[in-house]
Amino acid sequence: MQTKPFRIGTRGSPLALAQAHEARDRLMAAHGLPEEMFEIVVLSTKGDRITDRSLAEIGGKGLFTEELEQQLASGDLDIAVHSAKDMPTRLPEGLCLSAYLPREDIRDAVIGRTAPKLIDLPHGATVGSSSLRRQALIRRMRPDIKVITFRGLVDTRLRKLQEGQVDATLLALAGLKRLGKVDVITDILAAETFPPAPAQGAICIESRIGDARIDALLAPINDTATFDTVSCERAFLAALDGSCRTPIGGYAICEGDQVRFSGLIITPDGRNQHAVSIDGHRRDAAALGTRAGQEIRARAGSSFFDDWS
Ligand SMILES: NCc1[nH]cc(CCC(=O)O)c1CC(=O)O
Repeated sequence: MQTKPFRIGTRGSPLALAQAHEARDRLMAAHGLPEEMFEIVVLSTKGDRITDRSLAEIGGKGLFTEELEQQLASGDLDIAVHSAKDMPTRLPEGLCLSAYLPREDIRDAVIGRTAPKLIDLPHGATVGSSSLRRQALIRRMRPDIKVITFRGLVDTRLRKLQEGQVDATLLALAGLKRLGKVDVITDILAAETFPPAPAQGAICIESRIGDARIDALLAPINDTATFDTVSCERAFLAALDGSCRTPIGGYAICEGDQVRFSGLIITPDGRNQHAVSIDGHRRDAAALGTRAGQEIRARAGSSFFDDWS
């Protein structure tokens, strides 16, 4: 029997810690294990340390995961808990996303200061967001709005908003819920018209491929609907080569044994876009995402990706 505690790796941001604690609580409940059997190990990542530049500028998603993945691979950690949205489509050799917790709301939330809804902001208003997807979707809706880069912890962004640096900002509803900050929300954007980032709202657990002991630990907490929808969305992203400079949105929904996916690519100015919808059996979720990505890529042509990168 295992006597040493399982080591759970996480970043140190308030959101990351909340997510690691949720994973630990679910593991304790599923296995009837005491808290002492789990140790939450907090690591600082490059992405946490560099907060004054956009992710696309400093090299993308891998910056939040590198340190955790090194320790997973070496056996210093047993699992790592992440926002699935922050995970690169390709993982280091030997690691995989082996479980997903039940998904939170996938939508984006508006935190408005001068008006509650994006649609009602004053002409020429400024919105803070560093997500290329949100920037493009805002411009599609309101070409007059000026979007400025806005990174950092949720609290930092909310402070900048209160100080009047911007008229509004956008954040994932899931993160605000997990941090207990839903009271700041002034509007919620429908996924149909403002598609979320692939994997938004999902917490994933990364582990070593073929580690039977850890697979057995994780199996009872894996949410299969989240696993299937996020696998579909990540396959879509991968088929589009998910570069950090490509605004991409998309979400899948499970209904019975079926999965339905809608995806979008859009130019940063919000003026050109290609959308795709596909459905099929849940067992083919990832293949459907891949097919949707290939279809949209063929339709858009390579110039769509070249013109503005
Ligand atoms: N890139 C940062 C990030 N990664 C995950 C979330 C929110 C939680 C989630 O989507 O699961 C956020 C913040 C945000 O987009 O508002």
